[in-house]
Amino acid sequence: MSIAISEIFGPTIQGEGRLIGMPTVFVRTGGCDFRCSWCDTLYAVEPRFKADWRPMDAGGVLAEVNRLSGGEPILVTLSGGNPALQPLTELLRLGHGQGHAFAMETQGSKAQAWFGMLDHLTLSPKPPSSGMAFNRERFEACLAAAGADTQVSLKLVIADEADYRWARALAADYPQLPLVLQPCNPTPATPEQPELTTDPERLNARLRWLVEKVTADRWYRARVLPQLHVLIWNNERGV
Ligand SMILES: C[S@@+](CC[C@H](N)C(=O)[O-])C[C@H]1O[C@@H](n2cnc3c(N)ncnc32)[C@H](O)[C@@H]1O
Ligand SMILES: Nc1nc2[nH]cc(C(=O)O)c2c(=O)[nH]1
Ligand code: SF4
Ligand SMILES: [Mg+2]
Repeated sequence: MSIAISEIFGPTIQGEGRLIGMPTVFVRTGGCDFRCSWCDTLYAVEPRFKADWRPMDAGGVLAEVNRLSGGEPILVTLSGGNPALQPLTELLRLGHGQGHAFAMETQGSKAQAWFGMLDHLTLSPKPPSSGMAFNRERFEACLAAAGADTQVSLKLVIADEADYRWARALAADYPQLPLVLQPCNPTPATPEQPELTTDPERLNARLRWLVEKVTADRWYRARVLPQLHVLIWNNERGV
């Protein structure tokens, strides 16, 4: 069973969410069941880039992870596209055998039995500004598939007031999940304009706005975090 791979890169740091700052190698799969309006990785989403995605088996992916990590065990972060669309059981089994840990980023639209083999699962359901709909049944199937042995966290991207209200309501339904709020990058690079950068002042203003909302509302459970890799490298790819 082959895995559609868009890119494998690192080591870098996890720039987002509960594991922010952790050294990691990224394995980015190709193909997604969503098409978010502000997606920062459309080259791993849109079917027109299919020819750029390589079919690899688990052994081939791990050979590249090990080359990049210098042969040391490392945190491997699976992202995409939607990595939940891929057959990853063998990668997780073999990789764990080699001492690696595995985290995954997914929007919560498709559950797989192998979620229970992950060390960490970041669920990032999409707010109204994305143009995508939230499906509660599918999201809860992902939680159930992760089970008790996988650490699950919630990472919600916030672009505007409507997203913020949506996030408050959604998070209240899942009080057990660690919660990260991430401001939306309003001008991510696109396949047409890969060199597009975001004004750091603008990113900072979005972050400040979100911090002020959370503190004004005494929403003390929420952790507000920037995309650290965007602060460091702006919209560069492969970092
Ligand atoms: C590119 S997605 C890939 C994994 C999966 N499809 C998902 O959405 O969780 C990884 C993370 O980047 C976030 N993201 C994508 N575009 C963004 C943007 N313009 N600003 C902030 N976060 C963004 C997504 O919400 C998700 O949490
Ligand atoms: N450094 C870094 N951290 C990230 N966290 C989530 C990413 C993603 O694109 O899924 C990402 C990424 O592309 N780079
Ligand atoms: S679900 Fe993730 S990868 Fe897919 S379009 Fe949305 S942000 Fe991009
Ligand atoms: Mg990214």
